[in-house]
Amino acid sequence: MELRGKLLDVSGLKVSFYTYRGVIKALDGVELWMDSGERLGVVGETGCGKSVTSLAVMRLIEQPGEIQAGKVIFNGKSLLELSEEEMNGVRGIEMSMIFQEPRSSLNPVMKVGYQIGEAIAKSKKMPIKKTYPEVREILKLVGLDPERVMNSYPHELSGGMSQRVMIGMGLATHPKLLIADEPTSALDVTIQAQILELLDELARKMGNAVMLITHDMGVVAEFCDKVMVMYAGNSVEYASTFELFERPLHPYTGGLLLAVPRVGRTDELKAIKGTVPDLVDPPSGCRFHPRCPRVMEICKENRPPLLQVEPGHFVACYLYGNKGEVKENA
Ligand SMILES: Nc1ncnc2c1ncn2[C@@H]1O[C@H](COP(=O)(O)OP(=O)(O)OP(=O)(O)O)[C@@H](O)[C@H]1O
Ligand code: NI
Repeated sequence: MELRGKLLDVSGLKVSFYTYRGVIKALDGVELWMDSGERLGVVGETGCGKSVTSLAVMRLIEQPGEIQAGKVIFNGKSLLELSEEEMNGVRGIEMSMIFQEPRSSLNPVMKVGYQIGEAIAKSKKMPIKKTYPEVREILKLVGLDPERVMNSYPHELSGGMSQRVMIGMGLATHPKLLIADEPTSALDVTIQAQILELLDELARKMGNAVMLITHDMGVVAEFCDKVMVMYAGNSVEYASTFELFERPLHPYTGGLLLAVPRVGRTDELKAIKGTVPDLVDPPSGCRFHPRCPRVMEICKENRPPLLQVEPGHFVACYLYGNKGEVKENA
């Protein structure tokens, strides 16, 4: 199989949640790929499946959710086919993740130094006590005072300091991929910029790839090499950041960019009329068609596949050809 990304290649990823309201078809054929050391921005309105995609890649989808189809090839391994034990050797070691609420990802009753040590001990299979010199180094690396922070409990740290700890923990095992899900949106604006700068500096130094999930197109423009735009559980456009901002092809991306907020502002994108569809009963054909200013008949019937229309520029939209080849699957 030809891989589109040497580090990560996600194809046809489907995830559903079985709720009392019905089956939420959260991801319906997500496509995503990354090269080593690359920064990919994953963008789209709230509920489009950004977080579920990252959790599925880490195989952290829990009940009532289920991965139903798709392939995740990471670093030469087919993750959805690994045993839980094999996956444990990947998660938090070759691939780690940081979240919006750093404090809720830390254990409130354990000292910070111990928690970072635990992450290293797991990957190096050594006792936690032996990791402390390395823990100190990591804390210095993320701009914290090791002596003070080692022996602190998470509640003694500010939001920005906690996110620094999470980044340190995430990178402690020298993963090839760090997934950051809205890593700065719970922080003050000035702290946001510092945290992004830190991520930038460390990724450069350590050479790891970063998948950055964000609402903020300003952050994407500054930080990312490539961008994947998602809409209602589908990948709709992929290009280099420059190309995407310069020549957006999908009508949804056009709307997203019109709505570009000031850096740091993360409200809803108001420029696109209508609201995100109910994923229990999503629109037929292209899920964007009810909101699309350029909708055609075919868009209501068939789902456009994500196709390369210019070198390195992919779009799932019938405005760019391939009319009628792919039938909506039931
Ligand atoms: N545990 C769950 N139970 C039921 N539905 C879920 C669950 N987690 C996610 N979903 C649904 O999956 C869809 C995608 O959610 P996801 O959190 O990935 O969106 P998102 O793009 O990350 O949004 P946001 O920008 O708000 O973080 C949504 O419709 C959401 O309601
Ligand atoms: Ni999310």
